[in-house]
Amino acid sequence: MNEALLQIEHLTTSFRIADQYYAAVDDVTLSVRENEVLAIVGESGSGKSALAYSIMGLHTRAKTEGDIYFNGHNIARLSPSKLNKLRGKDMSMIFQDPLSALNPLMIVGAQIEEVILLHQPKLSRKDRADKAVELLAKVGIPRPEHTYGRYPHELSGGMRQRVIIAIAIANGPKLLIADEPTTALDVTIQLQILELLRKLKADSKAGIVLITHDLGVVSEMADRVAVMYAGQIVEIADIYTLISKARHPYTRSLLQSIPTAGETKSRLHVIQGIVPSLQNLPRQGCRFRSRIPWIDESAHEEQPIMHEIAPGHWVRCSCYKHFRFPDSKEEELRHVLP
Ligand SMILES: Nc1ncnc2c1ncn2[C@@H]1O[C@H](COP(=O)(O)OP(=O)(O)OP(=O)(O)O)[C@@H](O)[C@H]1O
Repeated sequence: MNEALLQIEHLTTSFRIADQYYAAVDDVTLSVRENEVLAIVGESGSGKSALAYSIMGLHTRAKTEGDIYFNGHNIARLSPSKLNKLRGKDMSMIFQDPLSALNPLMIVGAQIEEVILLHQPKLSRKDRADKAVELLAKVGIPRPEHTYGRYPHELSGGMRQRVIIAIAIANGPKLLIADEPTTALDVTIQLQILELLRKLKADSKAGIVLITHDLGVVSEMADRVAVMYAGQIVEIADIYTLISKARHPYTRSLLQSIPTAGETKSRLHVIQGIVPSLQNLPRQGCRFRSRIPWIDESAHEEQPIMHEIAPGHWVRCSCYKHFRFPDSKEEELRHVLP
């Protein structure tokens, strides 16, 4: 097993709301190795993007605590200028919405060149342009010389996302953070983009943090999965274990909520309620307990910790030992409805 490329230790990111700080990422510890895709999965509001932005040091107003070791160096303590040297070179990010991540007033070739110039200032103008075209070809854009001179609005969503990926890989990063890279795209294009990411990983051996709410994407792409709920990691395992032997009630509920072709689930499970807002998040006890009210309160730990139940398979709170799906819709709703 190779050493971690990225090691996050006790990372907490808090936002200020009405004079108080609330943690959106709460004591997260994770690692990513080179040539590995770590998927971070969870519902909207669970803190995935806040975590991604913290790794990249992109929060401007949040309070961030904890350590982020990248290639052995603690980048959580780097000055903004040193962090800038790293971003776009050794680590880069692919954003969810390609249209807002691109400058509408610049041709895409110039946008790729901009990031090359920033980190490889010695390249000649011609070499930079050649490299931009080469990158467009590498991300699967047909007629790259032609696309070089196009504005973002002249390209389809899928092509724009390829341009974003070309920008992200322009300086050969060791770590890529992809925040919902396919959410804004239609299904066939999604698959093409995932295939591209897979190919890029195989070529470069980069580590990838893939943020998604889509378990289908996870099963296509991930080597390991961290499941996030209400700011905390609640389960981590390799992809095979997570899909076949998930234990945390939240992970099991997520898996039970997706229809699978060729498999009859006795009943699809709808997770009642939503992730609580930051101010309303219970900070004591198991954060998922209010969404599985048919499970006895005594099943939860007072201060849930992560348990390693098999090598590399971690689960938060001992409630997993007592979890079952409700026997009937009536039982579920009896507890949920007032
Ligand atoms: N700048 C901010 N100020 C205050 N609260 C914020 C800020 N950014 C995010 N939050 C809150 O932090 C929590 C986590 O949000 P985050 O966007 O990280 O979730 P997410 O899992 O990425 O969701 P999505 O998939 O919808 O992007 C949410 O409750 C959100 O409202």
